[in-house]
Amino acid sequence: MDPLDRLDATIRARRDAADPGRSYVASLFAKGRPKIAQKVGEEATETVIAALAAPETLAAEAADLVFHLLVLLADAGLGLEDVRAELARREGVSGHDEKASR
Ligand SMILES: N=c1c2ncn([C@@H]3O[C@H](COP(=O)(O)OP(=O)(O)OP(=O)(O)O)[C@@H](O)[C@H]3O)c2ncn1[C@@H]1O[C@H](COP(=O)(O)O)[C@@H](O)[C@H]1O
Repeated sequence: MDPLDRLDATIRARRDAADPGRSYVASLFAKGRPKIAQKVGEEATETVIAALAAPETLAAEAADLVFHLLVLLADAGLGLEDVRAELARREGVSGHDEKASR
């Protein structure tokens, strides 16, 4: 299995049955969606700063961002398959027309 799919599955398993005292992911779910969304915003900012000021850290910051984004998706009952389906839907749609196709 691809590491991203494995992480997505782990996150959803933590959501459904894990102790917030033992699992960082479970602790995020316990704090709720506003906190998870805040973390995504912070990690997005750190990713932008890395791209502009410290590109050697960009992959690590992007990993933090993707990780927290997967937690946010899982909290909303979504997963990578939903993002893949949306990206697949956009294939063949011109970037100029994509907004109109939503
Ligand atoms: N990929 C990650 C991952 N990336 C980052 N982090 C954690 O994300 C946190 C982010 O650090 P910050 O300093 O921004 O946050 P903080 O100050 O600790 O927390 P806040 O007070 O801001 O909420 C750190 O505690 C990191 O350890 C991760 N924690 C877990 N995973 C994966 O998730 C799996 C399940 O983790 P657990 O739920 O902890 O078992 C692990 O096996 C990993 O594969």
